[in-house]
Amino acid sequence: MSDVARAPAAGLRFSKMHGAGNDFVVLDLRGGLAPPSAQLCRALADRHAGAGCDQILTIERPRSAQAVASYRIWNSDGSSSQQCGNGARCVAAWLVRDGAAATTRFDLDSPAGTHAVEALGGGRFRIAMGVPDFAPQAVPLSGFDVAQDEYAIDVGGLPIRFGAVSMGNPHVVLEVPDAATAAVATLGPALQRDGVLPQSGNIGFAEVVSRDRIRLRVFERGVGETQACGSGACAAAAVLMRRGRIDRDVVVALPGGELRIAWPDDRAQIIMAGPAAFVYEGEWQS
Ligand SMILES: N[C@H](CCC[C@H](N)C(=O)O)C(=O)O
Repeated sequence: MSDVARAPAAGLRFSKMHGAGNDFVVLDLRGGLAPPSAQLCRALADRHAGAGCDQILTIERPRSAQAVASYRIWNSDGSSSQQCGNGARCVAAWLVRDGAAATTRFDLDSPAGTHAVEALGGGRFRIAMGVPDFAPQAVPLSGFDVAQDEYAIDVGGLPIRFGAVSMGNPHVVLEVPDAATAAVATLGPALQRDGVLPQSGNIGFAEVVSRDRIRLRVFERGVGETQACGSGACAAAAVLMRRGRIDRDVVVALPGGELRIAWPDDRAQIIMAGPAAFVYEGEWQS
């Protein structure tokens, strides 16, 4: 087999999937196709002239000895990310249907590390999403050297208090009294553009409903507000659990569906469980 990867051409086959309404175009690159260019990502993601999606996920050969495959993530604007929780569940479902993951438990490699996967049946998957990293240098946050439970900055003259954590990708979490009326569309992009986030970030707006339930909306990096954000659900839960605001096993209710997040203690991996669904199979004509 030629080791010169062939650029994707017309006829590229893809799967359309979603995880709690966060939707994806899934490309199988294990046969040697080159990763999609930023231009092709934008074309595939276009909701009028393309298939329409929040992210493009590529399924590739494993990077670690124990994984059955690896995946990479591109946002609809063509930027890449190190993690995608809803995408991980969809890749897991895709591999089980493909027969590449014959068992109910297997490992998957993401750019952020290796993840234990458990197929729960009924289209639901549990994924070990790694240990949340609160170090400002990991998020990254600029202007802060020591991890804080709550940071305070001014954004456009507005005092903002937030938590920040890396899930492999950058997350900022604001606790709000009512997620439904939170200023997601204005404060989300304003925070992404602020110098405190040198690599931008996924901005979560979390409402504590009870000790075992939060409502969350996320203005995602490279996309805007999505119906759900799996790594964002982990980030919001981790920030609020560390503050003692919620218990260590919660339901995160997002506009597109619910995820279950458990984080037994600060040194453990955070565990996300939720749905993954196939929508249709397509062939790219452009
Ligand atoms: N927009 C994110 C990647 C996708 C994350 C999200 N869809 C998830 O389910 O975790 C970023 O640029 O870091």
